[in-house]
Amino acid sequence: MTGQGTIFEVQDLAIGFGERDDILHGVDLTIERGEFLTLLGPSGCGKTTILNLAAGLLRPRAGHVRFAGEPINGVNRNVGYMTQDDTLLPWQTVQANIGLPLRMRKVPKAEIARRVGRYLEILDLGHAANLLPGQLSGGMRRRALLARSMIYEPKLLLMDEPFAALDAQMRHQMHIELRETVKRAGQTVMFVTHDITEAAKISDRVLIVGGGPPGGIVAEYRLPFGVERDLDALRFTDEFARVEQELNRGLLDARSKATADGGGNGS
Ligand SMILES: Nc1ncnc2c1ncn2[C@@H]1O[C@H](COP(=O)(O)OP(=O)(O)OP(=O)(O)O)[C@@H](O)[C@H]1O
Repeated sequence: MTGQGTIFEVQDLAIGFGERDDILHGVDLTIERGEFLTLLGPSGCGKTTILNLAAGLLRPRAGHVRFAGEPINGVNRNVGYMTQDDTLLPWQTVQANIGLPLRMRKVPKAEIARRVGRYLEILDLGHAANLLPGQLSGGMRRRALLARSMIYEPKLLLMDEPFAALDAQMRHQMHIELRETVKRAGQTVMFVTHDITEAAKISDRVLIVGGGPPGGIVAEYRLPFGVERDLDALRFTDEFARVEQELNRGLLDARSKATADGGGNGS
């Protein structure tokens, strides 16, 4: 039975592709409303597959996948999905790009203008409202994509290595903005990465995926940092270094289990 606070739930999941064996097997996972959950694991272990299940783009071979207590049948319109890809429309201004999900949902024009204005302000893009994506820096484009993913306030935001292409400084800035923005909005996030430091900075809870194929959730870490975090200071503390070490151990265990089982995915 789904708890009142649970928004997404996977029970005893098995999934694979075509004639191939399962890539994930026996996966149990829940996300509570308002939680920032990160799936951390080596390349090819099945992290994106879990996001695609939440988005209703894939069906499991076995097990249950539920959103707000209901089975997911078909595309899940309650989720926002931000990938590594730059999917801004190059011929539309920043504000038109950000408003796109609202226009598609036939939201009245005045309401669109109000919400676009709010997100331009939150993500510090007001000065760029009338620019085209080609006139923006990489970090500004990521912020515009983040605004577009959040503007219709999806109940669950799926993020698949959204900052992988940014340089270290810009990525750090995005971590600060993402956490502040989603916590202010009470947004629930399922985030995918193979970057330990990124996972340690932004998450409330981290699940290590791996140990396959078929893989699963091999470890869980509830991070000891509060909801309000000063990421500029936190990343240089001993406590942060300890968390990074723990996550690193978890990842190494997942890889050695994969090797011992004859699996492994070459990353
Ligand atoms: N549509 C598909 N058809 C066939 N195989 C697929 C499909 N999608 C994923 N796979 C395979 O399933 C496995 C898991 O892929 P997935 O993209 O979920 O991994 P990942 O952990 O997100 O990897 P990465 O970190 O490299 O993005 C891989 O071996 C991949 O080749």
